[in-house]
Amino acid sequence: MTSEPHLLPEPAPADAALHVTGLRSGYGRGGDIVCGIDLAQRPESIIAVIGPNGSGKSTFVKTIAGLLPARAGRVRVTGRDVTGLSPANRVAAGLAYVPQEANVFGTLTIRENLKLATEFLRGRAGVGPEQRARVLALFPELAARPGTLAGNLSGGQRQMLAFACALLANPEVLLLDEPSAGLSPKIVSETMEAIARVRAAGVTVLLVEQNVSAALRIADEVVVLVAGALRLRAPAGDVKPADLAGLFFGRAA
Ligand SMILES: Nc1ncnc2c1ncn2[C@@H]1O[C@H](COP(=O)(O)OP(=O)(O)OP(=O)(O)O)[C@@H](O)[C@H]1O
Repeated sequence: MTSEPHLLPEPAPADAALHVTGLRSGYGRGGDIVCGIDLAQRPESIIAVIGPNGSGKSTFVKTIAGLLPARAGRVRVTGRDVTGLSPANRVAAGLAYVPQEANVFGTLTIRENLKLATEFLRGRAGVGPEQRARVLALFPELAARPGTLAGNLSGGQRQMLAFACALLANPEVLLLDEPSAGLSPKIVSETMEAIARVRAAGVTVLLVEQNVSAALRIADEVVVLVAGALRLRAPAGDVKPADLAGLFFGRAA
């Protein structure tokens, strides 16, 4: 990262696809893991959320997705406050989430996984055969073998299927939690290319990644999360992985 990263202006709240304000969350009676995060994301961009192990990246996206209640703060999607909604209703409001693990059903085929993903989408506009065709056009490998069991797919193909299932909801915002985890370098590249195609199709992507280099290749902006707080927001082109260690481990940016 340059010493003085050129900061992009944040989108005005009314223009943000995803707008998080004062977000706090944690587990049970424990202290806050997410410690008051503000983030406004412009539409059709990729923001990579990076940071050291245990800094709260997964907890942050789980809270946005509604899997963990917010202790304070608000989450808005294209201007609509979704903070009080269940995870399923957030999907209907345009917010889709792909967890790090167990994100497809291994004993079902590609076709069955895609069908199941649409079962709970009644009420969401733009969901149907046209959206299914648009999504499969993004992932030709899946379209070519609908009868294959998801459990027989490679790790990268399984991630593509998980993305496809989430995209069937025609989301405005897609939350991805470490899609590169456990994948070989070649497959990581293919997975990142797929995420870039998703952005090109008009979707806003919040990408949690441990693989900083891979995330930087496709992200528009990067935010660094340390101990539950955002420590830096910068254009991806201004951030060099080698310079992040100091920030990750406590030195001021
Ligand atoms: N279900 C849970 N119950 C209690 N504490 C949890 C739970 N999940 C995570 N934590 C704790 O919350 C903190 C943040 O974890 P989180 O998984 O959000 O971090 P992370 O930045 O995504 O880490 P990593 O990069 O290793 O995936 C850690 O101290 C972790 O032990």
